[in-house]
Amino acid sequence: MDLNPAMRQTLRKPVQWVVGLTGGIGSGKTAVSNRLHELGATVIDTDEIAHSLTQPDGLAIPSIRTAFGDAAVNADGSMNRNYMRGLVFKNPDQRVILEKILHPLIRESVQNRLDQGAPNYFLIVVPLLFEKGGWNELMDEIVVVDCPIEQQVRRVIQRNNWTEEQVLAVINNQASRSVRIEGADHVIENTQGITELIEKIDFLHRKIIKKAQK
Ligand SMILES: CC(C)(COP(=O)(O)OP(=O)(O)OC[C@H]1O[C@@H](n2cnc3c(N)ncnc32)[C@H](O)[C@@H]1O)[C@@H](O)C(=O)NCCC(=O)NCCS
Ligand SMILES: Nc1ncnc2c1ncn2[C@@H]1O[C@H](COP(=O)(O)OP(=O)(O)OP(=O)(O)O)[C@@H](O)[C@H]1O
Repeated sequence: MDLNPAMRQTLRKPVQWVVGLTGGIGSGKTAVSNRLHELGATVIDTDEIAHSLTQPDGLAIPSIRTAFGDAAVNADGSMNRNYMRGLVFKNPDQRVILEKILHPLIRESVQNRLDQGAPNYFLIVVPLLFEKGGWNELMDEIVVVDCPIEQQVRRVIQRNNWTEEQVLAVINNQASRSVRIEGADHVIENTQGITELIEKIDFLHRKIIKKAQK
């Protein structure tokens, strides 16, 4: 599924411990990364970077306009996310074009942040860790947050007010749960409430810290 050779540009591994966090849409990546941030992880979130690259006058906007036309850019100069979502999750060819614009810029930003160092360990949130090449090599360990597809769908409908069809369109463009679980060093099952999730994350953090301090 590695369709973007630019993603294979090598990222320089820092001296600090690096944890990769991935999971399908709505699985709970942000919930996990927010808690690990509170506990002291230095979080680099590739979704957040992608958002900042597509804000008004974001670095990616000129290329997005050239590739997808004026309809892809709002009047304020930000990417039109509704338009692009409708386009790319129905048309893998278009998704690849958008990824070819954004992914090299995302990697450059990740490298800049890695170069700034971290007091404890890095947590890099990469939704497409198993779909795209070049991330595995950077990670000392990989954490997958997982729940059944029905739960992903319910959570995203509630959070984003999307239809079931919209959520499934994204899921169909992502790796399967089994592919992610096979590649994981730790799986956080996020099937219960937030309290249970926090307990699991706190336990995981203590394990990570022990390895990061060796
Ligand atoms: C398609 C876009 C415009 C939709 O925007 P929207 O605001 O609806 O979603 P948002 O950016 O918040 O992403 C939400 C989730 O969608 C999934 N997702 C995003 N991009 C992709 C993709 N290229 N392939 C599969 N799933 C994706 C991820 O689970 C992500 O966490 C946007 O996701 C985008 O610009 N995607 C390309 C950048 C990318 O690949 N990001 C992932 C970082 S590795
Ligand atoms: N254990 C849980 N109990 C209740 N709600 C949860 C739980 N875990 C996550 N949620 C909620 O589900 C939604 C999806 O979680 P979150 O945003 O963390 O997922 P994500 O993997 O980051 O999603 P995306 O791929 O879209 O960025 C959020 O509204 C979050 O508050």
